[in-house]
Amino acid sequence: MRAVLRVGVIGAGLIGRDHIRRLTTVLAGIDVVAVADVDAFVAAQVAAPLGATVHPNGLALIAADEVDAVLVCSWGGTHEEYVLAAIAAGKPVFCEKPLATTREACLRIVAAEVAHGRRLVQVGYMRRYDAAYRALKQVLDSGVIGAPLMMHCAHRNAGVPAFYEPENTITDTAVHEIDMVRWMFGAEIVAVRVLRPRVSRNAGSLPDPLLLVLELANEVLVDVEISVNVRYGYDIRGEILGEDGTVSLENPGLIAVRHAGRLAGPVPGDWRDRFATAYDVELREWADSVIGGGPPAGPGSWDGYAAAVVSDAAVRALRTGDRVAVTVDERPAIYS
Ligand SMILES: NC(=O)C1=CN([C@@H]2O[C@H](COP(=O)(O)OP(=O)(O)OC[C@H]3O[C@@H](n4cnc5c(N)ncnc54)[C@H](O)[C@@H]3O)[C@@H](O)[C@H]2O)C=CC1
Ligand SMILES: O=C1[C@@H](O)[C@H](O)[C@@H](O)[C@H](O)[C@H]1O
Repeated sequence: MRAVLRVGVIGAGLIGRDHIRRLTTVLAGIDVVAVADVDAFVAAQVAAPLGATVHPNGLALIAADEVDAVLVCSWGGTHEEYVLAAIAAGKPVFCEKPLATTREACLRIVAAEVAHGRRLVQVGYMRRYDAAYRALKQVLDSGVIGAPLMMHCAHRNAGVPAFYEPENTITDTAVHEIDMVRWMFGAEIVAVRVLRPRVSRNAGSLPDPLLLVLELANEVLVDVEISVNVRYGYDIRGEILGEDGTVSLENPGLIAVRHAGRLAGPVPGDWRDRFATAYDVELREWADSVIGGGPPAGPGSWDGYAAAVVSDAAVRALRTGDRVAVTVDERPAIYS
């Protein structure tokens, strides 16, 4: 692989643009040489200051000789086609979450990668790169709080895009906790329930908030509050209860203001603020693995598939109110 990694980006929306900014201004040794978006105006606007080529569609970008590796940042329903094309072209691909929107689509990606014989895919589950989540895991793994019993999580968005349907609260939002929990506890989720409290007056047509209850194979129970219209900011919480103590994420704000008898501090506006450094580390490590010619070090197709299996079950639980059991296929050897 060349010393400068030449990346093509498909999808120049919010996260596509944010990733292009970090690839070109924060991280060294990476050029964004190609951009594609179904909105040709957006693609041209983003590509121009980079001197990047605008391709008529994502498939043309993947096929281009000048593109060493691909970033897929378009909507979830489009990921499968692009990831499969990148695998067919033998090019490393970083795909924003979710890997694909159904279990079946993820399995097709896993099958293609297994047939190719080498891991090429990384999925954008950036919480695994967040300093606070990493510190939480370090304490858990050290044994200092004893054996884990439960975890309480909250995932609150100030608001979400207009395209959100009820299932997006699971497939686009709760999917982060689904992946984080598998990584944090090193155990699969075996069943899921979704409880629906009174609907928020800010909810629009969404079932909001929701409470997910995830049962893990090691008997740890995790509850996840999903609120996608809290208005006040982006608020990510987590606390693990162990037999001998607890460990929790603290307010990530850098300052606290004490004034006139009150204590106040900033709440991040959205995921770009809260996870900025995690995305930087995630893409640095991904680019280094590609430049080094090795498999991606981060979550791969199998993790994307495992998260989608739980998402599918949670969407069913949301619709029916049932406790839905989760079964994962046998893990192919290239993911062990
Ligand atoms: N890891 C994280 O924290 C985050 C991940 N995401 C994920 O990133 C992806 C994009 O999300 P946003 O940037 O928020 O959406 P967005 O709507 O701001 O941008 C998506 C872009 O993709 C383009 N697009 C749609 N279909 C396309 C296709 N077939 N080919 C090429 N371009 C296409 C759209 O025109 C748009 O410019 C989603 O999968 C989302 O779940 C988004 C936000 C944060
Ligand atoms: O991935 C993300 C968005 O797509 C999603 O809409 C938000 O709910 C998440 O907090 C954010 O991290």
